Amino acid sequence: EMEEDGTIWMNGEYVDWEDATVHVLSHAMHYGTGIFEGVRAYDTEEGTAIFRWEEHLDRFYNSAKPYDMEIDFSREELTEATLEVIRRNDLDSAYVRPLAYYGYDSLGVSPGDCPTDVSVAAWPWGAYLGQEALENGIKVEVSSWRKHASSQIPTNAKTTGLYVNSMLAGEEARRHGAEEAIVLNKEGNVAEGPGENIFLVRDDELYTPGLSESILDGITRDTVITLAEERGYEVHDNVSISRGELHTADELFFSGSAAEVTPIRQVDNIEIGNGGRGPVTEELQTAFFDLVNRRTDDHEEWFTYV
Ligand SMILES: Cc1[nH+]cc(COP(=O)(O)O)c(CN[C@@H](CCC(=O)O)C(=O)O)c1O
Repeated sequence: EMEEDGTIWMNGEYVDWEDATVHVLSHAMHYGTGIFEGVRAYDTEEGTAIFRWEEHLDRFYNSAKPYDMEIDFSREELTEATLEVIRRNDLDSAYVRPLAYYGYDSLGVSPGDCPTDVSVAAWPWGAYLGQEALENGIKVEVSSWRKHASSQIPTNAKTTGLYVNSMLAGEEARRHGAEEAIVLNKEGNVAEGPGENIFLVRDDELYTPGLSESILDGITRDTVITLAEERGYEVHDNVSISRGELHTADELFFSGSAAEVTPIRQVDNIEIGNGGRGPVTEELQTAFFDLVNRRTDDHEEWFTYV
């Protein structure tokens, strides 16, 4: 349920929640031509801090490139806007949603003279798949819908239109009693979740699909790889994972800004490993939450304090 109040930044102005509206004939409303970020700010022991803001901002500008979107705001302007939105909404922790999209001018597939409108909103968002999911893991199902191929659309750009595929896959899984989907790519190998990257643990080594598997270049994926390697784990981060390897894995988990580190306990009604949160998953999940809550002083460069 969204909070119906607060302040949103739109194209350089701070507007009230109910005034943050767009024209129904905006290009992105018809053609999915938006790009966005999903970022968390944590209520750390050192105060509220946005996690890996610089990397999210890098990806935000990069996601606009394939669509010739001109984001007319600098890094400094978007950073100040984001910090200010968090402050004005009195948020100790927050989920932050920057968005850029082709707005209102003319309709037709070509954006023509449609402006690139930019907004930043923030709101409280707890555990993406529920607190219980973080502790006990979730049931997932491999979707009958395949992920877009990176040859069809730049899957490394966080494009709003891509999430129709994510919705189809996730809703199919939930209709079948699972909590989330795993999506295979065109080749039939494991890509990721609808809104998460995926990791497999086998014999105490970690595996995660490479960027050529039509996945989003996840920032939490990168964080988990770093944390795992710092703890001496071998991480294979450019592999193809077949569907069968999911069922025989010792452990599986999702990573994402919203999902954080969510264990997977069942795939296609087949129990994974110990049937709950695996030991390596728990170790990395604990390391992740210690890091983002600043219970360690590692990676201070990953924190932008509000
Ligand atoms: C397809 C996809 N793959 C991987 C990830 C993980 O990327 P990263 O956040 O950089 O670790 C996300 C983030 N999904 C965002 C949107 C979720 C939503 O429901 O909307 C998020 O986690 O904020 C994806 O959407």
